[in-house]
Amino acid sequence: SHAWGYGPHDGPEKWGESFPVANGPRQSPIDIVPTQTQHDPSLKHLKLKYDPATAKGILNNGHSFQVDFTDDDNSSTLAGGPVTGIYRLRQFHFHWGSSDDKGSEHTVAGTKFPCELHLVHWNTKYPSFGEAASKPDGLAVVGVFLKIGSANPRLQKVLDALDDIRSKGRQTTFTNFDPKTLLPASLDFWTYDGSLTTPPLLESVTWIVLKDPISVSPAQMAKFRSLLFTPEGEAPCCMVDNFRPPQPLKGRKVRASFK
Ligand SMILES: Oc1ccc(S)c(O)c1
Ligand SMILES: [Zn+2]
Repeated sequence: SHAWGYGPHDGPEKWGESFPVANGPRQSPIDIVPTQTQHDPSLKHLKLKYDPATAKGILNNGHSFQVDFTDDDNSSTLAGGPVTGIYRLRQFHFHWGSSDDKGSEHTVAGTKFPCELHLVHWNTKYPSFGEAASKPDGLAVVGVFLKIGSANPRLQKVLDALDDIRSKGRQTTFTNFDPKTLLPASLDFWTYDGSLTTPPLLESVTWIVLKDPISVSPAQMAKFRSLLFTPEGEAPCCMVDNFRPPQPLKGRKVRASFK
């Protein structure tokens, strides 16, 4: 089995043994260096249309927790920005640290944030998420940084659900939620071609990383860290530091939608 994790024996430094694409040409995350990005005036604005009724459930998958959406029609979609066509929202999840000085996957000129949100969308030119996930233009993931500041009321519904999914494999219903409420005021973004940041590390992601963070308080970060990597009945291991470090750029260009 491809059991992987974030520890010393199964973490990012070991993933290449089971997933050789870990050393591929378009791996994620990366360090975004603003002075080395290029403004591309041909980039369209990001068009996000989310229907709260498509929110379905929330699951602890043993690596993170994710909120899943029904994706059998175009009720919740992403278009514009760097992509062609329509991409459907599948799920969102987070990556975070054991302390406020780390946790994000992308970094900005070396700066780490305590947490990073990923909203995962798949290209409707393919019949399903599974099919799309193996295609070079199959997925579009919007990344949002979370920065320590005042408590963010938009996060509260998600954080309050975590008590019901503390252990790996736990899930519960999660309905009537609009992920647009988790986005910053500005949709200015950086974009580059990359991959999933977790195994199978598929090189199918058009990354759209928002420039502006949203806020999260230290107490709210503590709630993320109350989750467990482990299932009920096993010695509990806190779900923290579930982030992959930045990977080599290998000649890729990072474009900016803003000046
Ligand atoms: O389906 C997924 C897309 C992107 C990322 S970073 C995942 O962890 C899963
Ligand atoms: Zn992710």
